[in-house]
Amino acid sequence: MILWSYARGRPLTSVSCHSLEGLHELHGPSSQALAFLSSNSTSERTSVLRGSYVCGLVQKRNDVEKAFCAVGLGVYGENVVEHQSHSHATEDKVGVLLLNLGGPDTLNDVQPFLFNLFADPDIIRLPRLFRFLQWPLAKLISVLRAPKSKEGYTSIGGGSPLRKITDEQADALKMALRVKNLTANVYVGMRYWYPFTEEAVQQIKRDRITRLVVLPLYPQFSISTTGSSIRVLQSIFREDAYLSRLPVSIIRSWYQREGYIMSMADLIQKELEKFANPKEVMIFFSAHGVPVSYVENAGDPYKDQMEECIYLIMQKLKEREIDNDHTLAYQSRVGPVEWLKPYTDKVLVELGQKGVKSLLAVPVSFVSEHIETLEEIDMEYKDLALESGIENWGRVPALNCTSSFITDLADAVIEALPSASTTALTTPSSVSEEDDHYDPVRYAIKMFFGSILAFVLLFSPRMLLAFRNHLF
Ligand SMILES: C=CC1=C(C)c2cc3[nH]c(cc4nc(cc5[nH]c(cc1n2)c(C)c5CCC(=O)O)C(CCC(=O)O)=C4C)c(C)c3C=C
Ligand SMILES: [Fe+2]
Repeated sequence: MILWSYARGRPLTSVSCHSLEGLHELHGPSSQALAFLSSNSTSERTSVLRGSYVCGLVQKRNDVEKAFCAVGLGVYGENVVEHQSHSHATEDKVGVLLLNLGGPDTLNDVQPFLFNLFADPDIIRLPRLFRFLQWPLAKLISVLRAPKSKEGYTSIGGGSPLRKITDEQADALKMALRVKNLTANVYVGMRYWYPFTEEAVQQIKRDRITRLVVLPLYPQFSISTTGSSIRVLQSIFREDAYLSRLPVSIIRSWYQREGYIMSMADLIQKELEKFANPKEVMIFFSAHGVPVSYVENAGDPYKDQMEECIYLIMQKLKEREIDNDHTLAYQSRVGPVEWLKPYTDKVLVELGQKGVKSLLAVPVSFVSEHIETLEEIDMEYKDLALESGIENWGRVPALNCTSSFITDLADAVIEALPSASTTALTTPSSVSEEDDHYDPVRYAIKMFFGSILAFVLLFSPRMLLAFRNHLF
């Protein structure tokens, strides 16, 4: 009786065509989608179909539950509750989806990872008219940048530690939620490498999750990070009958949370104590940059949130009588456009020249160790600082699985759960929708003309200068 309304759901097309950005590289979820489509495994297909079927029951229960939440009767401690619907018992299954950037696991992954990154219209924002250049440009830039990136990844052990750390954070969060009486499955969905967001979402469907909290692992919101991941989720959810009925709550930013600010202050305080004269240490916040146009033209709140975040951390330190000088600069710029200033490398040199002798670097835009902490800060910036006259160098570790931080994330999830709604991911996205629909003929035409234009662009004086200065 319920099956009829969901049998027309489109489980076989539920992997978003947006993810086809990696198709011609045969990397990423789209290749898995193809494998799935061509698979003889009826059991896998059936399980997806069954997920859609169950959705009929789940939806009825969720409507009831939303009504309960609306009058304040949501109870976290007993989330595994049996609800009766048409004499079927439906389990309330909470899921948490951690969103992250992803990183190459091996050196062979570097170029395709970079391709996925530069193919993202939230990373290289081309005017609408030139959007057909996205993939050819991504291909060119990724091939040209790969050798430099590979050097970086070689120096930190041959790959990114992001997957391992994010998996550990997911496990720690699951445990922290359990301690707080919430049983939840925690999933990891990466934007540019495995496990891709699309894979995580397929697992969420298979597990028949009935309420989902989406938690990007970026404290501050940027169009290029959280915004991009949410756009992918929107395109997947809108096309899928089951997912479009799944109540979701998105935590868009959380830099202002007391637990996060306290955890950061704890780490800074601990590192300061390692200096011979802690009071004389300059606290140097280094955030990943974004192009200025994101903030000034596209309304990215990233810079404002970053500045407020630094203010809150410094306030917390002041409460502990720690009143050191501090500054904020932006690192990791890529390409020929203007990025948020001041630039980390320039400020380090200036501080050395001004006579600053002790400096504590604090990576602040990301919560795991990654190439830009382990290579850029620990190696490049440290060398630059020491060459510029700074004598005592320290670096605050990333939060990784710091227990106070994970506990706070668990609180954030619990607080977000009651506002889960079916509209969170189904409202239209502001970024190009045309990329979301894969058509092989359009793709071939785009690639052909795009490649020609990309070559012309690539050899323009501005681009040549950018490559000469190693900005790509
Ligand atoms: C809040 C964090 C980040 C923002 C904002 C961000 C914007 C952004 N990044 C690039 C280009 C690259 N980023 C790369 C790696 C990378 N970026 C972040 C975080 C943010 N990026 C992380 C955590 C990582 C590391 C992943 C890992 O493997 O450990 C890379 C690849 C590495 C390299 O070649 O240097 C590029 C390229 C742009 C263009 C951008 C904003 C538009
Ligand atoms: Fe980045």
